[in-house]
Amino acid sequence: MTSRPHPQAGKAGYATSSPELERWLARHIAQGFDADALVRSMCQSGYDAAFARATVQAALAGSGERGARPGHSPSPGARPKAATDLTTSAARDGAAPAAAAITAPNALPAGDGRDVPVLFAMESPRIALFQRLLMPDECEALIALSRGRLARSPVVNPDTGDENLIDARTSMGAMFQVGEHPLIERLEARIAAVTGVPVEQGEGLQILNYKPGAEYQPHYDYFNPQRPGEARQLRVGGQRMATLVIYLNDVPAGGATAFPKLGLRVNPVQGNAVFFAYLGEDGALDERTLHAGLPVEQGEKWIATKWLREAPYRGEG
Ligand SMILES: O=C(O)CCC(=O)C(=O)O
Ligand SMILES: [Fe+2]
Repeated sequence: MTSRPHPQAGKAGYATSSPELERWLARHIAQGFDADALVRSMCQSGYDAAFARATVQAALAGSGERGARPGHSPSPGARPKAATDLTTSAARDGAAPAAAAITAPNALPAGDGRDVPVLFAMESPRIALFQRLLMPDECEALIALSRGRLARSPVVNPDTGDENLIDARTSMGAMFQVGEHPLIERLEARIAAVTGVPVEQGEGLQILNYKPGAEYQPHYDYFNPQRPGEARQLRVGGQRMATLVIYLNDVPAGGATAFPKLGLRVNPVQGNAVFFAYLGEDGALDERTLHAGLPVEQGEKWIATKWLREAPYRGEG
């Protein structure tokens, strides 16, 4: 289902080493990543599986000879790969160097024969806008699925970890389990294809509905490990690494997703989706991804939000 090679990388599987790949391997071996995680990440970046295994083995053997391998066990946070193919390799610190010369592509394969145009891509923080990730009928179907389930959207209380209703978030929402419905399953596969983040690292899709005046005031999507309530979230799939907000309808006025620290506003246009990543390879969280759902001025706004974790997500239980 999920650990398919990243579609960006080409079908044949790349099988040539490069100084960039060698540096990447040396750094990640030194950090304690195990062979499986390294091979997986290389495959997801488009390398041929047999080549990846052989190269990783050789690099591990080489590092052993030099005594460079630390004694500790592999980092549980071994991040498979951020959705980094949207940007140039310079910004792709956490991922295996891409096989192909990757620049911001004009379009990404959606995995279903369709290409999704990339309207803009920013390197740091990584932000990209996808055009028509969802077709209008899919947007309508998602809205219809959610109507019966809407309830006031809570936020996680940073101190207790409980979900509370607060004035800063006045949308209505509905949550769906991963793969809960065939349409959702299809959409999740598409999200994995364009972001490069495996389906199992996604939280359940959240549908939000904002009426006129409703908003989501500036916030971060990642969890603050210093706050006990949020630390609880980290135990069920690790930190969030990125967010995808999909617009399910056109909003006549207001309702943009705003990034106040970047001076960026993304207007809600049906089917489009904005992706932003905030977790660095070293675990650093990018505060520039502060963002808000601006008040809806006219009409209403429907979005689907997908939060992506650094590790497989199993929900709280
Ligand atoms: O409403 C928006 O545009 C942003 C939504 C959002 O930030 C979220 O769901 O985390
Ligand atoms: Fe958010």
